[in-house]
Amino acid sequence: MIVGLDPYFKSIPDIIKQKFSTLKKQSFEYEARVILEFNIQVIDLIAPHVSIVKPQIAFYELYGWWGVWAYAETIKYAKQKGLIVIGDVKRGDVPSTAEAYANAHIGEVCTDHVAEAPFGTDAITINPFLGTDSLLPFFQTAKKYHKGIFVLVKTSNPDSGEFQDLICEGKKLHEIIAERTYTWGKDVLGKHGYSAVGAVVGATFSHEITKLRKIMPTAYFLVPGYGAQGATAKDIACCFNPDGLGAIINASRSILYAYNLSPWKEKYGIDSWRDATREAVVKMNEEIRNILKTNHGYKE
Ligand SMILES: O=c1ccn([C@@H]2O[C@H](COP(=O)(O)O)[C@@H](O)[C@H]2O)c(=O)[nH]1
Repeated sequence: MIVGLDPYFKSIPDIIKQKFSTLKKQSFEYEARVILEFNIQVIDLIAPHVSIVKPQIAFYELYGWWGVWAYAETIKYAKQKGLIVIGDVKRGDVPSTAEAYANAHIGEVCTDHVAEAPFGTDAITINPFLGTDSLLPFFQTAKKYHKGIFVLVKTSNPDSGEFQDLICEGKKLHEIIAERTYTWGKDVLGKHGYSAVGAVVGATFSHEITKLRKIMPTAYFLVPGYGAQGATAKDIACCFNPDGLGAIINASRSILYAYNLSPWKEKYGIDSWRDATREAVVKMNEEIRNILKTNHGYKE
């Protein structure tokens, strides 16, 4: 399971905001410091239960360079806690620019003095719309620095089919992207047979997933859409290979702001947001485990 670190400022409990109230009038520093503190508390809570977090960079860029500072510090803290960090950055551009994006997020930059990793995430999401040459710099950088890539194959938003389901040469466009993703990842298989090039596959389109699993047997699936977007444990069963491996399921809002959702809303409320988040993580893990037991013969 992955917890998405998507800080919706309005939903961050006041008890955290109060710690920084003297900064309130200063541009974006206040928001950035609140966000970082919230993330630190969330990471401390969830670290015993999950091994991956996925900060979505949009929620940090929203607060300018202070927000980007909070993004970088969040990554640093999560890594110190032993978590794997996937940067949800959805990059993609002409090759020369793609190389800069790749070095920024999963590579290094050589300054006059030393080589430094600006963000140092373990993996990122990328957008294949510009074609193979736009993606090669990401694959090459990932290979060089032993990092991971997740290609957007079939996204979870309601209109994802508008382009991704168009038929080309008798196949849906996202199926063709899946075939390419499998090919791009073929020469970077790890010791367990999975590739460093994975795929983003939305849980909200579970009817498409069985086919995608067959097209990309060696790709890790990063699966958003669980919880706030309506997908449930039933929808994600087909994301896993028959041996019960190969998929990591993300939830962001339904975990971070569980205090605002039933049944935790009634039980805890905002002052006990930590208990609500902890219980929501435990429950989601349990739901995934049960699905694996039922469908894939998973044994503990
Ligand atoms: O197809 C996609 C690709 C990425 N996302 C991202 O995942 C999280 C989902 O958040 P929830 O609060 O659990 O809905 C968010 O960061 C999206 O940008 C996605 O939803 N679908």
